[in-house]
Amino acid sequence: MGGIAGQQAEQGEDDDRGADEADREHPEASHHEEQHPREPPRRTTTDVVCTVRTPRVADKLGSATRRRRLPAGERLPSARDRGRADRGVPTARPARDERPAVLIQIYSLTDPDDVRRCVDLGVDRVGLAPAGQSVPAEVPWEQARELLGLLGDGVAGCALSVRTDPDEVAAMASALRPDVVHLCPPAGTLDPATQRAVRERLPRDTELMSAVAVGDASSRADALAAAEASAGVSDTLILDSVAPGIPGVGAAGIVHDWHVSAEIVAAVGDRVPVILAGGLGPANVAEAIDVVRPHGVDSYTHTSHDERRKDPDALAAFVRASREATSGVSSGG
Ligand SMILES: O=C(O)c1ccccc1N[C@@H]1O[C@H](COP(=O)(O)O)[C@@H](O)[C@H]1O
Repeated sequence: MGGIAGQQAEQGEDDDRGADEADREHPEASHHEEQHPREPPRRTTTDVVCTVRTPRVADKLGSATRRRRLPAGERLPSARDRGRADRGVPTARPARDERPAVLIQIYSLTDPDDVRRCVDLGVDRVGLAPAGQSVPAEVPWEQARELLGLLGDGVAGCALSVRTDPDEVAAMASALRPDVVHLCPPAGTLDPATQRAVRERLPRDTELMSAVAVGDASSRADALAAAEASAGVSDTLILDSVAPGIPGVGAAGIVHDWHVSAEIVAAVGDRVPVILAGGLGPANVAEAIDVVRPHGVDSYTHTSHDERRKDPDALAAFVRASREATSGVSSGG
């Protein structure tokens, strides 16, 4: 059983890994979208790692992405090098304090106080589950709109959908206007054509994030193929676990084989930001970042008190541990 109900044991490409910093800080000046409406932005600088396509999302992620700036002349570890390291091939492994900060995404918000807490903690993205999908922490659409309305400029709001009908997803997006639409239908049902059809129906400034189901080594090839297929279509990938009883990819409360996720990051991470999810909490997020080197981390079950409310201590500890994993600072206990 997945999610809270089934609380399982707690467990650029060198320089060009990001969008142009100037474009993010001055999105109105960006011409990438005009030239190539649905193609990745050209990447020209050494000091960012976040691929953000849209001005609205770029604005909301501004604080997070700015934290990723590296000193002039310093280079990010390439996705290829990360892959080599994870396969045991010797490579210069950056110290924690030389790594870019990870983006922090928290699910599944149902309560205004929890949303405010996330904002106060400096979480980069918060997510919720709009009603009508039979997932654990659903909120009526009106309430979802209100919760998203509490977010400040630096925090992006995500709304998930376990559906594959583009019209249905578009109707939700049009009603709630999240910054990010998170597609996480059952494993094996999200093909590139569906992602493309959804994208075409979304407002231009809405990011499309697609889930990739990751399990153990036996499904490694499927996971890699799914990630490759989605990398060319979606703006962001989220690598997530699957559990029985959840009608989609995610909310499983369990980790998957992080080495498979590390391979995916090494394979596509220079083309699309990859967020790691699945059973992450304060106790394991640092190790997950060490192994996988994701662009971002995501947590639901292990930062929650129950299905619908966050655990303030676990939430704060998750944020702290995620930051420390890339800052070289230890909490000392
Ligand atoms: O949050 C949900 O209700 C949900 C429902 C269906 C699919 C995905 C869902 N959430 C996503 O799954 C991750 C990981 O959850 P966990 O930490 O393993 O419990 C969650 O953060 C959302 O991104």
